[in-house]
Amino acid sequence: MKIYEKAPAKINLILDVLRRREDGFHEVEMIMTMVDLADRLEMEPLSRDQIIISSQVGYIPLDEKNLAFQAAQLIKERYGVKQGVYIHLDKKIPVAAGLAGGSSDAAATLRGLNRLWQLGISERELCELGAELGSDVPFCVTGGTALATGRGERLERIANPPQCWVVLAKPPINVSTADVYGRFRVNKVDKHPSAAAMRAALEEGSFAGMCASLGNVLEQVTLNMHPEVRQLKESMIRLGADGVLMSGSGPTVFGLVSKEAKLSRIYNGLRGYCKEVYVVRMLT
Ligand SMILES: C[C@@](CO)(OP(=O)(O)O)[C@H](O)COP(=O)(O)OP(=O)(O)OC[C@H]1O[C@@H](n2ccc(N)nc2=O)[C@H](O)[C@@H]1O
Ligand SMILES: Nc1ncnc2c1ncn2[C@@H]1O[C@H](COP(=O)(O)OP(=O)(O)O)[C@@H](O)[C@H]1O
Repeated sequence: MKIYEKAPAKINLILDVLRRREDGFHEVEMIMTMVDLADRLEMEPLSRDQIIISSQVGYIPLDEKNLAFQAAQLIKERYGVKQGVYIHLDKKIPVAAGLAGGSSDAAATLRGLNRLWQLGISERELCELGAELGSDVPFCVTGGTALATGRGERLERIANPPQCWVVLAKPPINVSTADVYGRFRVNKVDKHPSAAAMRAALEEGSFAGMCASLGNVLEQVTLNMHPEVRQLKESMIRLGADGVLMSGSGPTVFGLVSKEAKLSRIYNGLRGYCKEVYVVRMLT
C-alpha cells in the first residue's frame, strides 16, 4: 500500500525576535500561514528495516541529513517500528528559501508514517516529535495559521488570512538560517512588527490591515548581506503588489495581491531577472 502526503510551504506574515536565549536559539514571535506551493511525498512500507529516500531533484541530501529521513528514524525509534519505508520526495518548494520546505517534508513524513503504520499518535505528540527535528516542524505538522512563540514550537491557532494571491520570488542565492540568526542584533531593530495588529487584521478579514501589519526583523540582516533581495522587494512594490515582505530568514520575497488583473504585470516584471517566480494562493 502506498500513501501520499502534501507538504506545503509556509510564509511568515510577522517575524519578530525578542532575545537570544542561553541555548543559542532566539525567542521569537511569528505569525505563519501556508501557501499552495507544495512538495508531494509518496510512502511505501518495506519489509526490511531500512529507510530509503529518493527525489527527482539532485540538490538535496538523500541520506540521514534529509529531514524526512530524520523524521522516519525518530518515529521508528520512539515507537519501536521494525518495518522500513521508502519515501519519494517530489520537490516543488525551493530549497533553503525561507519557505520551510525541509521542515514541511519532515512534518508530512510524521503525519504519513502515523497513518501508514497505524500508530495512533496524537497531533500534539507529533508536534513534540517535530520540535526535536526543527523549530518550524511543529507548525508544519498542524498547518493552518498560527502565532508561534518560544523558538517557534509553541503554537496558538489564529484566524486564517483573507483570500488573496501570493507571488513568491526566490533570488538565486543561498541563505543559511543559522548564519542570519547569528548576525542578528536585537538592539539594531528600528521597529518591531506588531503581532497584535496582524492578529486583529486577520480576525477582521482585512486585506489592507494585513498588508499594513507585515514585518520581519530578519530582513535587516539578509537585505544588508544581499542587496539583490532589497532590489527584489522594491521591484515587487513598484510592480504593484499590495504588501511585500521577505519570508523567514530569506531570501524568498513574497507579495500579497488582491486583484488578479495585477498578476501578469508583476509576474512578467519579476521574471525578467528572477528565474524562480511562483503565483500561488493562501492555503486557507
Ligand atoms: C527563520 C525561520 C522562520 O520561520 O524559518 P526559515 O527561514 O528557516 O524558513 C525559523 O525560525 C527557522 O526554523 P528552522 O529552519 O526549523 O530552524 P532550526 O533548524 O530549528 O534551527 C536552525 C538554526 O537557526 C537558529 N535559530 C532557529 C530558530 C530560533 N528560534 N532561533 C535560532 O537562533 C539556530 O542557530 C539554529 O541552529
Ligand atoms: N527534505 C528536504 N528538502 C529540502 N532541503 C532539505 C531536506 N532535508 C534536508 N534539507 C537541507 O535543509 C537545508 C534547509 O532547507 P529548507 O528546509 O528548504 O530551508 P528553509 O527552511 O530556509 O526554507 C538545506 O540546506 C537542505 O540541504
